[in-house]
Amino acid sequence: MSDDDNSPISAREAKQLFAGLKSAPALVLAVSGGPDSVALMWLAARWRRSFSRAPRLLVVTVDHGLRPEAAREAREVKRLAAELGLPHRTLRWRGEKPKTGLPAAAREARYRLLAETARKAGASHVLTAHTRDDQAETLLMRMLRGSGLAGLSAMARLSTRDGVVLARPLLDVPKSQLVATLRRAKIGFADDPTNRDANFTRPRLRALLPQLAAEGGDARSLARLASRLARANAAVEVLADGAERFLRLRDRGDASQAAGRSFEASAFALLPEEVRLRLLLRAIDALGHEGPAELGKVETLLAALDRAIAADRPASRRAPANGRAILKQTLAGALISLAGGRIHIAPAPARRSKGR
Ligand SMILES: Nc1ncnc2c1ncn2[C@@H]1O[C@H](COP(=O)(O)OP(=O)(O)OP(=O)(O)O)[C@@H](O)[C@H]1O
Repeated sequence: MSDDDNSPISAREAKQLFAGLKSAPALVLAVSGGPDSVALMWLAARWRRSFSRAPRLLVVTVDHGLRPEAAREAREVKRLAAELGLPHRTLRWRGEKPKTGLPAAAREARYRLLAETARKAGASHVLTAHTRDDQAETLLMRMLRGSGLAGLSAMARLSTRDGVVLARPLLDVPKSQLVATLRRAKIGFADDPTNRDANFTRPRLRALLPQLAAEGGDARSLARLASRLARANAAVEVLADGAERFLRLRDRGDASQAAGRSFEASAFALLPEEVRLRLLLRAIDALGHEGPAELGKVETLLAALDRAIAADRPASRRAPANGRAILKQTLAGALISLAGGRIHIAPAPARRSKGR
């Protein structure tokens, strides 16, 4: 990408941005009507026109039913899409709206609706218009929350959701270049006031960015930090894969895995802490029924397990499989226990209803 942050994106640059998508059957473009996603639509339409055979494009706007102007903005996107020769659909979020955590619930509903529509339309990808500035904000938000390495890797260029690839082709592009691209093309765009609403964390952090930039921490360097952390995170994931294989090999296939996963505690204890944590997280997320486990809670569980394994060593040498659990905890709908020198992770029994 050009070093000049205010230069419009050329057709050649756009070709590079969308390079990996040319052989997809169809792509859903997630377009809210704001400058970033309108630019995504305009760039994708121009890119599409330069080939005789290229993916079908379907523009989708989600109306969350939260702002009265949203319906008008969706119609505006439809009009612009029609000018570019692209089909457009508006999807409505109809479910119950929560009182707290509204942005997160809206985002969850949005991705669910987008993935559903892509599947039905035979599209392999959903494209969003996240920019380098969004990446920097995401990193900052997660730093302030004390996230682990996976969270600090921020957004991935490609990920999967409900069988559809979520692609962010503009993740290295500064927002200012997208605005410049639209100005050059004389295309208007909506201004979403919630982007500046100080009731939400992200706009408050966004307001801090110019001060950080003045200290050298601009979006470019924050996004670079996120991609370096993502690289380290990918390496640790490979180590965790290897550790899982190592533990399985030690079991020679004879460990009882009937209702979950089980690891030999003394072999588990030899692994680095970060790898032990990931193995627990993976097993709890796969077998629990209450959504992803919080990192802090898995850290507390691991500390308790480590203490129990250390305390159990002399006893387990005397009675290697006495079967009695010396630790038993539930977390995120999974039951974790230490018994007979092994760690077991299984789905937790359903909780008794409070009504009786
Ligand atoms: N109402 C919408 N309809 C369609 N696409 C949307 C809508 N809102 C957001 N998007 C897509 O998601 C991208 C990111 O939008 P935004 O930064 O507002 O999301 P967010 O709420 O911060 O959540 P996240 O960044 O996790 O997606 C947009 O560029 C656009 O591609």
